Formats: sequence, structure tokens, C-alpha cells
Amino acid sequence: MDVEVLVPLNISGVWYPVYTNNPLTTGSIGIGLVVEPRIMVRGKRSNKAEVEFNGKIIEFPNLAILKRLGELKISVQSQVPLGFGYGLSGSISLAYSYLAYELGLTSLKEALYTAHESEVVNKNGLGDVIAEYIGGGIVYRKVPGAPGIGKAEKINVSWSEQVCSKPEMALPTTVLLKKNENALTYIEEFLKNPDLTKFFEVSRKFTEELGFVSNIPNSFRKKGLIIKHGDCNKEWIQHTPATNGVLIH
Ligand SMILES: Nc1ncnc2c1ncn2[C@@H]1O[C@H](COP(=O)(O)OP(=O)(O)OP(=O)(O)O)[C@@H](O)[C@H]1O
Ligand SMILES: CC(C)(CO)[C@@H](O)C(=O)[O-]
Repeated sequence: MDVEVLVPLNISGVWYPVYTNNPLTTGSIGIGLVVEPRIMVRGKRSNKAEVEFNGKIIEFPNLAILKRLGELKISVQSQVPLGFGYGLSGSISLAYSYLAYELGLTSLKEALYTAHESEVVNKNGLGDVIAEYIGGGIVYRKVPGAPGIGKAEKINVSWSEQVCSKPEMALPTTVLLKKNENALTYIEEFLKNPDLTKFFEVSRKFTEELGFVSNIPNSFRKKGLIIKHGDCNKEWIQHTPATNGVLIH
């Protein structure tokens, strides 16, 4: 049997890593954009766990943990590249585990825990899985951890302006895992006056302090990605809010 899931992207703007001795309670407090275009992922049982990304088999270290749920071959169709800052490794891991659940190989709880654990253990993400599972547009992760352990909520903002991105270079996620104590202040500042402009303002201040600078107005740089609002021409990838998390086809 072949099943298909659609999973959104998560672009965090501000994050505060929290490490514990348990991957399920390790994660980040933060705010991010949970957006389209979703990845479309088909999967079926196989004798080897494998990820095909836009037609090519890739090395995906999260598989070492994900395959505990059962060996699946999944095929990912994505309009955005891997390794730039779209939270894609989280989306792929969530898709794998959700497919294992849909195929009757595991419970939903175990599937969600395992997707999060595979991200934390491989240093590919801290807060992407919980945000992508809940859906957005803007998600506030208030308690770190896997879905069901951490807590996250959608923040309703009017999406009055276009949001778009440009992937410039692939970098490992480890460059983002440094703790900046100002993160919590920026998150508070956003929550007092939550709109898209404020999200971009605090995200720009936060990412600049981590050393990621964008010289484009109304934008910020996260890893190898520029995200901006307003004035999005055809050279940019357009994003709309993904109000639901995982969708099944
Ligand atoms: N061609 C490739 N380019 C980038 N990463 C790749 C590629 N092939 C396999 N990978 C693996 O995919 C994973 C990408 O995870 P990474 O967290 O860097 O990306 P992301 O989720 O898109 O970004 P972020 O988590 O910062 O938002 C890594 O484990 C990397 O080893
Ligand atoms: C670490 C991170 C910024 C990588 O995208 C994300 O997982 C987050 O916000 O925790």
C-alpha cells in the first residue's frame, strides 16, 4: 500500500535552545513561520529505510532513529532545497513517522516522539517537528519538546503582505544551536504586539546577533536563507500560511 502526506515548512525567526538529558524534553522556545509550499511525501514498506528527495536517494542521518518505526521507502517532492533553513529535515522526519503511523506500524504518539528525537539526536532541529505538526502561519513554541510533551500555539496575525524567501547557501544546522539570552526578550516583545511586521523586526534583530545579516529591507537571514515581507517579485519563492499541520491525501 502507498500512502501520501503533506507537511509544511517551519522557518524559525527567534529561538532559544533548551537541552535536557532526554531528547523528548530537549527542544526550543521560539517563534516561527509555518508555511507552504508543503512537501508531498509518498511511502511504503520496504526492506531498507530510504529517502528519495526530488528523485535522488539522499543520505539522511535521521533514518537511524526513524527506522525503529519500521523500514519505509519514502519519496519526497519539495519546491524548496534541503539544508538552507526551511526546517525540511523536520518535515521529512515527520512525514516518515506519520506514514509509519498511517501504515499501522506504530501509534501516533510514538510516531511524533520518534520524529522529534531523530531531529534532536542528529542536531538537525529542535523545534521544527512540533511547529510543523501543529500548523501556523506563526507558531509560538512556549514549552520545548516533542509534540505531546512540548507546547506550541498558533498566533493569529493578518497575513496582509506577501512573504517570500530566497535560498542562498546550504549550511549545517549546528551553526544555529548557540544560545542567545536575548531570545526570550524578543519573543516577549513580539507577543505584546503580534503582527507580521513585528515578527520580522524581532527576527532580524535576533539573527543579526547570531551573525546572520541581510542587507535587504524588511528581511532577515536564517542560515543560508533570506526571508522577507512585501515586494515579492517572481525571483522569490512565495509563502502562504499553512494553517493546518500534517495533511493526509
Ligand atoms: N544535498 C543535501 N544538502 C543538504 N543536506 C543534505 C543533502 N543530502 C542529505 N542531507 C542531509 O539532510 C539533512 C538536512 O538537515 P538540515 O537541518 O541542515 O536542513 P533543513 O532542515 O533544511 O534546515 P533547518 O533545520 O536549519 O531549517 C542533514 O542531515 C544532511 O546531512
Ligand atoms: C534550531 C532551529 C532554528 C533549526 O531550524 C529550529 O529547529 C528551532 O527553531 O528550534
